[in-house]
Order: sequence, then C-alpha cells, then structure tokens
Amino acid sequence: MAPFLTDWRGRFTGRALAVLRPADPGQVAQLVQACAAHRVPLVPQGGNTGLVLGSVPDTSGSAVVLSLARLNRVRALDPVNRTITVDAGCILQTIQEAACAAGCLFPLSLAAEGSCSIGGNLSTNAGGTAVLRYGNTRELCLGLEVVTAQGELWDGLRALRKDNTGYDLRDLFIGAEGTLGVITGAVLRLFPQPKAAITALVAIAAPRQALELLTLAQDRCGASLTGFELMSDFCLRLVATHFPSLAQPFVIRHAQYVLLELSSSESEHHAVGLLEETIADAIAQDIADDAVVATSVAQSLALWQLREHIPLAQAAAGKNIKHDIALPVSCIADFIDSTDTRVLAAYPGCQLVCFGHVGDGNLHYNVAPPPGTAHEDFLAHQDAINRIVHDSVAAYAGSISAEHGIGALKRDELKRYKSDVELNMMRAIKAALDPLGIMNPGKIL
Ligand SMILES: O=C(O)CC[C@@H](O)C(=O)O
Ligand SMILES: [Zn+2]
Repeated sequence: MAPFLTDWRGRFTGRALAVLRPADPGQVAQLVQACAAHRVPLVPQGGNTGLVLGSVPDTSGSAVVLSLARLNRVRALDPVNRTITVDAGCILQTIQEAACAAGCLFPLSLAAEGSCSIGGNLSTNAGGTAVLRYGNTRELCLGLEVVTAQGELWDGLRALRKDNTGYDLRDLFIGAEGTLGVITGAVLRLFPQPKAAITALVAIAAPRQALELLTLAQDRCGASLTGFELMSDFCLRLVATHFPSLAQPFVIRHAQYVLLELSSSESEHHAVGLLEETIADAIAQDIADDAVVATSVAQSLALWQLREHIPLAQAAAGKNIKHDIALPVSCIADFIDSTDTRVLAAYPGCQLVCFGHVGDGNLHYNVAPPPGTAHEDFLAHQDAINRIVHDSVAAYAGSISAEHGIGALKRDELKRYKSDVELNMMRAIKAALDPLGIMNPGKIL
C-alpha cells in the first residue's frame, strides 16, 4: 500500500485498512455502499500528486483509500459539440492527447500532467498555466458523474453550455476534494487548437514591472495572451543548481523574469509579430530590460521547462514551506515587497522562492531555510511563517489557496481566515450530503 499512503512531497505517511481499486463507476458505488454500511471512511485518490495532503489517509488506520486509477477510459469525444467525456482516473496528458488527435485542445496544463488524473484536477479545481486564457478546471467542466456518500450513482454527465435547472450540484463537487462524494466521470470542454504558440522570457527589474508588462500585453494581444508566469532570479538559480543540463538563456542575470506565451489562431508569423511588437514596446517604455524569444517549438519547450522545474528544484533542495495564494493582480508587487520585508525581519537569511501564475494573481510564495539550516528543523517554524504570509494575504483581501486546495494541511488555516457565516454554510452542505461523515474526513473542514 506504500505508494498510496505517502504524499508527493514525502511530507506525510498515513495508514489505511486497505486500498480499493474498482474498475468502473458501478464498483465505486458498491464499495461506497459497503463503506457506508460499516461506517468506514473513504479517502478518494487519483494520481496522488497533490500538495496539501488531500488524497492520503490520516494515521488512524481506520480509512480505506479508494483509488480511481483503473477508471482510465476516454469514453467519447464530440468534435462538433467540442466535448470529451472521460473516466475520473484518466491521466490529464491522455486527455490532452485524445483532444489533440481530434484536432482540438484541452487546455488544462500543469507540471504534473503526466501523472495527475482529471478526477483529482476536478476535486481540487486545479489551475495551472493556461488559466489566464481558459480558466480553472471548473470552467472546463460541463458535466459530472458522481457516486454520492450513500453509494448512489448520479449521472450528471450533461454536455451543455447552458443549464439553469436549479442548484448547481456539479460546481459543489468541483473543488470539494472528495469530501462530498466521489467523482467518477466528467464531460470536459474542448477548444480549437491554436495554429501557433510562441514563448518569450522577458527580463525585468522587479515584480511591479511584471504588472505593467501584463497590462501592456493584455491591451495589445487580448485573448492571444495565453501564459504569463513570474519567476525570480533566485528560482532560476535554484533550477540551475539542481538541473544543470537545462540551458539558461541569460548570461547577464536580472532580478525577475516573465515567461510570456502568445497563441494565434491565424499563423506563427502573426504570433511572432505580435510578440516582438509587444516586447519592443515594453523595452521602449522601460518596462522590460531584455528578452529572448523562442524561435522553435524546442526552444519554447526549453523555456517552459525552466519554469516547470522550479518545484522540482525545490523538492531536490529539501523541505520548504509552501504558500499557494491568490491576490488581486494589482496588489501583487506591494504584497511581495511588504511580505518579503516581514518574513526576512523575522527569519533573517531565509530563502524566498516566489514564482507563479501572475496573470491569474496566483503566487507560489515558498519559504526555505537559510543556507546551512537543516530543512527539517526549519519546518518547526511553519505555523509562525504561515501566520506572517497568510495575515499579509488577508490584508490584501486574497485567498490562502489559489489552486492547490485545502486538504488536511491548510484546514486550520481555513478556519482562521474564513468567516463563521461561510464556514457554517460549508458545514451544512457537508452534513447534508455526507451525514455519516465518511467522505475524506479531516480534509477541508
Ligand atoms: O510547488 C509549488 O509551490 C507550486 C507547484 C505548481 O502549482 C506550479 O505552479 O508549479
Ligand atoms: Zn501553480
């Protein structure tokens, strides 16, 4: 059972009575019925790539893990309706490839796409790198199939873009992290494939310039702007240390970088032209200091690899304290300035690994120990550091979880930052749909 009991970051290992591996939604329903009859808690699990301990059991050993991995079929694809219907255990990359083979795009894209599954993406309302243009997983889902906490199979696999027939149950299960029921299938939206996607790495002096560049790029490029990621020089140095084979384009270092992606429904020529004009404008207005534009798919991929290896480089460096936060885009530079000051005043020398989906107002504000300090020892400061960072998030009316969810890791933080009015509505929903409290207990609430 070992791989099902430990989280991706290796931070926590739970215990379980058993790992259940049903083959189809009917078997999931039967298993949930049996668990309900015997009051056995269930922990639904997809690819187990989550970062907030949402898909591993606690240490009581009283629960079973319900793996959806064998529910891995693409059920149907409708190129005219532009939808794909899939099992919950389908690997995200398999869905992307099936869409591509039909000349369509399924835009959800994140570093774990080779091993995460769509059920987990839906259950956490995963974000990733294409949210700016296509939205979160929630926006990409039209219908769901769910096994309720009573073990009934709800067929909500509607392939409709409009459906105003009462409470939106689909949206309740999305982002519920398996605490209300088990998602077993989904109807997802597909999009036309862009003709070209061009990437650039733009060097800037500070996060404030990233916001100016974002406004400029959105004004100039509109919906063609499909990616906008910020990363500090420290992040790229970390990648260079742990993945020296990845080429770093800048010889002279700059303080911050923006990875910018433009997609065109017209042609590569159009995308390159638009990107070059935008960057030239940014340099003329002193927003950007320098830039490299990828001139081939391989070069584009190499730039994205630098970005996607930041969490891997952090994992290789040792344990760190992660914050996945959302802010109004306009507050990002002020947030970084003021929070850096506060964290560094309390923990001189600690390493701030700040990067993320700035186009969506989503930062990964990760804190690692000062060089030479044992990473394990540093985790003792987790609560105090969370307090500084999350209080700062609250001061800017942000959110303590943008795209990773709450799981068990941030449950106490959620209690601190949500109002009683909101928490009580959430508890009422939980009690109504899962009165026995067997669905992923201890997660979120
Ligand atoms: O490890 C992190 O903090 C972020 C992981 C992921 O959301 C990413 O954007 O790469
Ligand atoms: Zn992210």
